[in-house]
Amino acid sequence: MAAALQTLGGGIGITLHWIAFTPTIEQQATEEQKKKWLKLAQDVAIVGAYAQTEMGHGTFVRGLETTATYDPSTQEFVINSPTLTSTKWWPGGLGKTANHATVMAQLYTRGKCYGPHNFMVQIRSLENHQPCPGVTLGDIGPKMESNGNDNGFARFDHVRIPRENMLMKFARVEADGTYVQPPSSKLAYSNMVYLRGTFVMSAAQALASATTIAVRYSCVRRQSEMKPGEPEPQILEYQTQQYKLFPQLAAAYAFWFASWFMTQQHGSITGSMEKGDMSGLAELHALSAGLKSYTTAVTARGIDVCRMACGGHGYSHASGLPALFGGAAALCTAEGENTVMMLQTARYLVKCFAQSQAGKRLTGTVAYLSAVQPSPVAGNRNMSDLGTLVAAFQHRAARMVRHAAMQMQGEMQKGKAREDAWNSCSVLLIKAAEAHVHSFVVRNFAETVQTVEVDESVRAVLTSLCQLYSLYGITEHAGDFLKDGYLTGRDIDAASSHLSAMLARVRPDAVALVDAFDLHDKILRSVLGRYDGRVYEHLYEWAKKSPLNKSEVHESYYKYLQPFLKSNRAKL
Ligand SMILES: CC/C=C\C/C=C\C/C=C\C/C=C\C/C=C\CCCC(=O)SCCNC(=O)CCNC(=O)[C@H](O)C(C)(C)COP(=O)(O)OP(=O)(O)OC[C@H]1O[C@@H](n2cnc3c(N)ncnc32)[C@H](O)[C@@H]1OP(=O)(O)O
Ligand SMILES: Cc1cc2nc3c(=O)[nH]c(=O)nc-3n(C[C@H](O)[C@H](O)[C@H](O)COP(=O)(O)OP(=O)(O)OC[C@H]3O[C@@H](n4cnc5c(N)ncnc54)[C@H](O)[C@@H]3O)c2cc1C
Repeated sequence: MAAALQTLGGGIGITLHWIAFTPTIEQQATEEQKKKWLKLAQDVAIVGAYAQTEMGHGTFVRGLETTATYDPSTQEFVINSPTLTSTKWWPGGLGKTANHATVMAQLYTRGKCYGPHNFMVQIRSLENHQPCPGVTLGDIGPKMESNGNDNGFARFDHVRIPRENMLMKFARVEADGTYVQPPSSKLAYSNMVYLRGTFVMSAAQALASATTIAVRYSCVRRQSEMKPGEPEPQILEYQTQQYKLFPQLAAAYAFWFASWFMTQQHGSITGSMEKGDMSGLAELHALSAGLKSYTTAVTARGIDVCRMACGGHGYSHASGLPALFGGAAALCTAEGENTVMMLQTARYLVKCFAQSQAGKRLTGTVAYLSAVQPSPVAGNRNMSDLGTLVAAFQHRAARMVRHAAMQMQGEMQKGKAREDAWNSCSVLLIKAAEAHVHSFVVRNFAETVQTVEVDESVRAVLTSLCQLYSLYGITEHAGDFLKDGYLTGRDIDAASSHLSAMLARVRPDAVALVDAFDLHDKILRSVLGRYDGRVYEHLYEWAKKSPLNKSEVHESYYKYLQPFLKSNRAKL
């Protein structure tokens, strides 16, 4: 993944060729079509973009305006951008790098629209890289981060492509224009489900990078006096520094393990789908959407916590943290904006809750929804026991899902249309879905540390990290657990004091835990996070290389400052 994110140099980028364009061929092309394009893509004999989002639509795929109209007389599709807002906008590599694109367009045949489908379109000449006839291309301009990637725009003026360029593994258009339905209209979205799943690992890697930088730097940096007259301590000795960094470190491990589960689930469910069993698709979509939304949001916030924990040097690009934050922030929007994705998970949860109310036994990641007792059983719980912590998170999620679903039912009983009831409960629904994903991450973390094949001393450290992650979640969301009395104030106090103990417990292993991510300096690209800890010498060397230091007196002095100073002095 890191290699794929490596751009080929400023101004061009083939990240999306690897993580979106090529997988779309793998997942949506027929065997015949794979023979034609897959090896070319894998050997980078062609470079592709995944062109779905438009200037006017990103989230609402069914609202995309680009059209692909079938012409049976020539057996071609005519790709067209009918409006300004239909201009493809954002796809990575589309501006200057790619010579092909999978274009998501509304399919029209025999005068009827069949919704969004993927089409292979050559956009630049393989001879001179000029745009193909009818294709207008360009870069969308500077962004918050990742300016090495040429996120671009594309317009199509009645560009003709052969019928065979429609990716036809699922849906098909016959030579005479007959449309053949796919097993599910959502299979055209399969690449998005796959990519969302990979974002969980991207988030884990990003948070692992940020915590590696911040923990290592917090062992190098000495500041202030903990006791008068004593030497300045490592800033990692301050409990507040541990409280900032260790929950992020624990989250990095939690998300890393969650991405293992996501990858395994994606493989097994898509394997079943290859055999025609679509039953797992809804769960896969809900899990990938929720995990993508949750892990990328926590990661972006967590990276900024790490940046702030490194003081002024954290704000310098020398730390690598601003770039990491910018990249992680992109993950919150790309591949399905986080709010919309979490609402997709909420939609699945409401559906499952209704099924459970109707007596159906739930399975998979929602099984707990039917198993959790509504009546709280207050009492002195053992807040250091992982089983107790997992049960608390599942009770919280089940209660919040039930509450949101019942609120919605209540709104509809008052006469509101389902869609209006949904919208007026959508904040509750989002919080319930977040609680659901949080409970999954905790359960998966606990199950992984209890079963992963490691030395018992390592298991002990991972168990402490899992307790720390869970206790941090309970104390940060205490109200959710107290609301129905499932946890008492005494339980929350116990959780807080146990969390403090876990901070101290993890401290001796903190550097080993970040070293275990095995992120090379070349990947970290951070002076603060250097493996050898030689921060200050390299910070000075880094600064000296700043372009502003090429001359002792910068040309701006002669152009602006000197005349300005002169005129001010003349007035004295
Ligand atoms: C180490 C790394 C560190 C930092 C990062 C470093 C660098 C990174 C920097 C820059 C790079 C950043 C990003 C680059 C990487 C990737 C680029 C991203 C590429 C893209 O963004 S591609 C475009 C992505 N676009 C989207 O995701 C669009 C989102 N919208 C949708 O998916 C859909 O419109 C929708 C799901 C929101 C709604 O679809 P719909 O309207 O058709 O469906 P409904 O809501 O009406 O639901 C109906 C029904 O269908 C079910 N459903 C919906 N979707 C799916 C699906 N995909 N699979 C299965 N089922 C689906 C839904 O559940 C409903 O079912 P029900 O039974 O009726 O309830
Ligand atoms: C770095 C980067 C790389 C990208 N790469 C690609 C790429 O390679 N290919 C590609 O096709 N696209 C790409 N995109 C585009 C990306 O997929 C879209 O930006 C994303 O899908 C969001 O759509 P949008 O930008 O239109 O925002 P909108 O959908 O307009 O959302 C704007 C706001 O409206 C809210 N909103 C929208 N719908 C709802 C709803 N139903 N309920 C509640 N709130 C809602 C959202 O929560 C959001 O806050 C990239 C984007 C970025 C930032």
